[in-house]
Amino acid sequence: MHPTTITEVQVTPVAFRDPPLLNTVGVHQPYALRAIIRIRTDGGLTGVGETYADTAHLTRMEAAAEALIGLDAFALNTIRSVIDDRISRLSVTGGDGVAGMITTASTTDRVFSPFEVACLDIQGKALGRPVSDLLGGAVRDRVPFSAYLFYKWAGHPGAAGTHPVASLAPEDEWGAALDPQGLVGQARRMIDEYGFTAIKLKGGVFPPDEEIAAIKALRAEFPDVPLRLDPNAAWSVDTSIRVASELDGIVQYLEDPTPGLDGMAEVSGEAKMPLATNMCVVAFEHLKPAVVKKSVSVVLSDHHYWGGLQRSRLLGGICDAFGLGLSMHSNSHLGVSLAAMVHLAAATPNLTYACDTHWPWKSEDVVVPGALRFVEGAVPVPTGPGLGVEIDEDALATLHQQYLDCGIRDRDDTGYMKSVDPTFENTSPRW
Ligand SMILES: O=C([O-])[C@@H](O)[C@@H](O)[C@H](O)[C@@H](O)C(=O)[O-]
Ligand SMILES: [Mg+2]
Repeated sequence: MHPTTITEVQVTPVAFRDPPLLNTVGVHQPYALRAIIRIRTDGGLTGVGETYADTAHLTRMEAAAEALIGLDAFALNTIRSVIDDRISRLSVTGGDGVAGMITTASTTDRVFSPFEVACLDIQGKALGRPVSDLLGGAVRDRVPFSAYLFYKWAGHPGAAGTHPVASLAPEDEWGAALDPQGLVGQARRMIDEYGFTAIKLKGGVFPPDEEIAAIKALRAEFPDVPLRLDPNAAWSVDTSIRVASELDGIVQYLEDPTPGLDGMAEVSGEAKMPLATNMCVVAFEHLKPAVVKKSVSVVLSDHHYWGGLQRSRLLGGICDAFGLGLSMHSNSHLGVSLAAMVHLAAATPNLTYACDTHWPWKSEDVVVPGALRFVEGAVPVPTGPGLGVEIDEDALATLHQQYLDCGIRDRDDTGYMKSVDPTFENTSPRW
């Protein structure tokens, strides 16, 4: 077998074009940021990982990267504790909002995750086995994803403040979706192109009655497709209970209607459908109170903040033990993350919901095209050694240059929204 001692670790921030997708805290900036991690070993193997690229997170990643030289890519427990120790000695603060609205995830788990994925890629390459084999083996050969719909403007408004009316923005290839009809058209296109068999709508953008109307329009157009609505805690407990009763029998689950474990427990006691979360259960310490309070029935895993693929499998086991369902969360991401998500989902028996992905919104990538594809709404699980994706060096260099040039250093949906609409306030719950 190849020697697997780590000799070099590179952290490369990249920026890729992102459409103006609306959510309850604001709107996506013109570029989404990610960092690509590459670990090289003395045996000549390279492993890749992908994570957020906000400033504080990058500082922690750089410090962690230095600490890994000389460690064995199979020694994941040691690597995690070395990272934990290294970042605990940094004075950097912030970066807790890297995943959007997820602010209480474990810093160590977030920093460790992409290094763990890169090490698993190396391990798979050293053994000649896919990453899913290192996670217990694939229990499915294709991983279904959902069509992730967003309310959106026609295009980015250009220089900040120059287009206070966002509909004046130059149109991107998706165009505007600001009402039920726009969302139905968006869903139709996404389903035609990718074959998705489930739909998630990012809500919390318009008053709840408008979003109820949108879900009902989607139900009328797609009578057999499971639907989900996620307002990212934009509603009070009372509003959530009202919406839940309006959408009874229509949505598969309601995701984060209201903030906090207690509020979710109150809604859960009244709502007929399961409640899901990627906001009030985002770290291992949240699981016990969530179970005791009966706050949620479904947890959305996400290896980027649950500490990598092996710890996400641990999350799956805990959910199984306590009778919680398991789904998968997504942020704007590139092909390395999709590969990791697919291997994890393939090797997690109780991950029974179609996973979230922002994939259709992305028009640029760092991986050589072709390794990952959607067939009837699902990605066939790569069977070659490691993750099964390769970095396109030219594309990586281009997107790194774009990062250097674009001027965005932290995700700030609220700040960008305020630059277009100075009256915008980020409040939760809003309705
Ligand atoms: O990309 C977005 O705007 C999403 O709202 C994202 O930030 C969320 O973290 C996520 O997709 C969710 O399910 O809450
Ligand atoms: Mg969510």
